[in-house]
Amino acid sequence: MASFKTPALKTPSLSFSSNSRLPSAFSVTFPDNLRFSRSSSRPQRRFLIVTASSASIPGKPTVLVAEKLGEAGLTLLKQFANVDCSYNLSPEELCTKISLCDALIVRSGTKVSREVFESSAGRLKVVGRAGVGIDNVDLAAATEHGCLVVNAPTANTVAAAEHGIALLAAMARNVAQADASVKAGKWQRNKYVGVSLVGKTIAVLGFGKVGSEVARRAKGLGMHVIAHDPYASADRARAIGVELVSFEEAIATADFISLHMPLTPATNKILNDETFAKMKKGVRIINVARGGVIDEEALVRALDAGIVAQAALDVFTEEPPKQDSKLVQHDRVTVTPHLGASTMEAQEGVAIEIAEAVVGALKGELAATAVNAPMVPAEVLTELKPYVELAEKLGRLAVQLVAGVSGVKNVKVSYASSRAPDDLDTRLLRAMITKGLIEPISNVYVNLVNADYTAKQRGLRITEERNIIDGSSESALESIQVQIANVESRFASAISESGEIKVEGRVKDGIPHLTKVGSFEVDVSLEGSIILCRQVDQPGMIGKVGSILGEENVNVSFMSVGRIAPRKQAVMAIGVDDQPSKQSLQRIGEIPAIEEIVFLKL
Ligand SMILES: NC(=O)C1=CN([C@@H]2O[C@H](COP(=O)(O)OP(=O)(O)OC[C@H]3O[C@@H](n4cnc5c(N)ncnc54)[C@H](O)[C@@H]3O)[C@@H](O)[C@H]2O)C=CC1
Ligand SMILES: O=C(O)C(=O)COP(=O)(O)O
Repeated sequence: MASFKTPALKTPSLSFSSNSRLPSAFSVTFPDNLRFSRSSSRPQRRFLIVTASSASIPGKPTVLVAEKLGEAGLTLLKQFANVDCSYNLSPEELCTKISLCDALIVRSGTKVSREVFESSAGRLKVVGRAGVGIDNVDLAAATEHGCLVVNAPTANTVAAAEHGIALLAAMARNVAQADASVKAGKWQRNKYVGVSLVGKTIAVLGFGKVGSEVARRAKGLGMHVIAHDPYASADRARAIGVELVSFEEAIATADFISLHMPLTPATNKILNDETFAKMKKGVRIINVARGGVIDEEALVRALDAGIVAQAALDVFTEEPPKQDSKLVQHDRVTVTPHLGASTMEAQEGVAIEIAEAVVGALKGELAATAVNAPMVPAEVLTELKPYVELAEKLGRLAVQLVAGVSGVKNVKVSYASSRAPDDLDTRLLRAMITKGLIEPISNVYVNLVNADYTAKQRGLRITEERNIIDGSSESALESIQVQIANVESRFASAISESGEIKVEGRVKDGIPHLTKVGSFEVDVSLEGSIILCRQVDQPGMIGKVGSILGEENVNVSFMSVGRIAPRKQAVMAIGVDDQPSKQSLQRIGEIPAIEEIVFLKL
């Protein structure tokens, strides 16, 4: 294989080539905009994700704040974006406004429905949920539209736990009912005799951030604390003196049940007629999680039947609940209007947490609190960074080589690495190959959030294979190969002996290179665009092609010739900075030794 660089080689650039058909909006901007967001102020493990870039958006991005947000968060947002605070929008008003916004910030009071994403027509890049629960955001629709959803998972934990404890104590001592009674001019000391907490068993259902803080505080009140959470660590529970038990045991033995799980299909109406029937008579229920985890009608029945002595509820299936709701009006039920996160401190904290996440995402930083994108640990990301561009470009090249009518269905990606398969996390690379494969042939915009979903939607089956090779395991990858099966090619030489379109590349000095086309070895830097010619190897070919391009002022950055044997068939790969005219490509194709030619845009 012969290969040389022309003197006019342009400065290597790692910038992402933007898609001109679509706003670069939510491009997974690799790798120029790939930055690392690490907040030392937050103690827990941070995962980093590639998110949006606003690099090519003219002017400042616009952030719609649809619910009240703490001042500190607004100040942060205003330093970077135009901030539109419009509260109490109707669903129709939200849909109208959203097409002018790059980001949307909500709390639990705004439904971010599929219609919102559809109405945004691709402009909305980030939805920030200023709090924990994202059940008011249609995550599937966000993912399909390539919109990142971030939340603020930590700043309101203590507030929610404190509210749970406030409800527990208020319920046990009838504080709300007694208060209303005194204000109504009564003095009913016998009516409002409460129950004590000390020595009682409380079952915490959902031993996550809030649940464990509630458990800690309940222990401080002298309660016996048990918890049920199929995904929680028994060690963490043991560390704060809590026993993890089965759901059945938790509900059968508890005097108080405090709910702290997310609303999911599995937790939906987890407390229902059947489960209430298994509870200890006289149990008391606290819910600061989500209304939907309780079958509210069943709870009324359980209250009336005396199974449940009292309930204290901050959250409801429908918010606000109907004024004549039997549950809300029940005299043994204490209610608050979803106040769990509503402390001054929590709201300031949440506002800062979400503003940082949204601004970071708009800047193209790596979001740590993304809800709908695969998490890629920081260390993996750092390592794979140079291969990210290679992966996308190989996908782009491979798909542009396809011809015929059979359609791209099966793509095989092989990673050659000296590392053990478990040591190579390829999710990011697969997403980028998918992006490269799909974007040149569709108007779908692919990013890390929606790559797998989009591939599946299009019936694209991407299989991955790791080939372990000898060598130093210092670099994560030696090469990436992309093969498209069962298709014809616009460039017959791109079909390998086994019948697939095959392109292979590797990273050299930080720059992605194409190193194989079909069975031909080439070596061309993947910058600008590429012309591939199959020719009968003979002297003077490089000069002839070079001069045709030169006449049109097309700058050649790289040339290489891969051949089977001297003076036999060869593939010449030419890197060009500019797009040659059709006429020039035709003239090159008419050089007698040239058998086929294809121009590939990177
Ligand atoms: N009322 C309010 O204003 C607030 C409500 N919340 C709600 O509190 C809940 C908990 O929030 P965090 O503790 O921050 O979330 P988290 O994610 O830290 O904890 C949730 C826990 O529930 C567990 N879980 C999931 N499915 C379960 C099941 N079927 N059975 C038992 N456990 C299950 C998970 O393993 C996890 O440990 C969420 O629903 C959140 O939306 C949070 C903050 C304020
Ligand atoms: O963070 C949560 O999950 C909450 O429920 C808090 O909701 P809010 O932000 O107060 O509307």
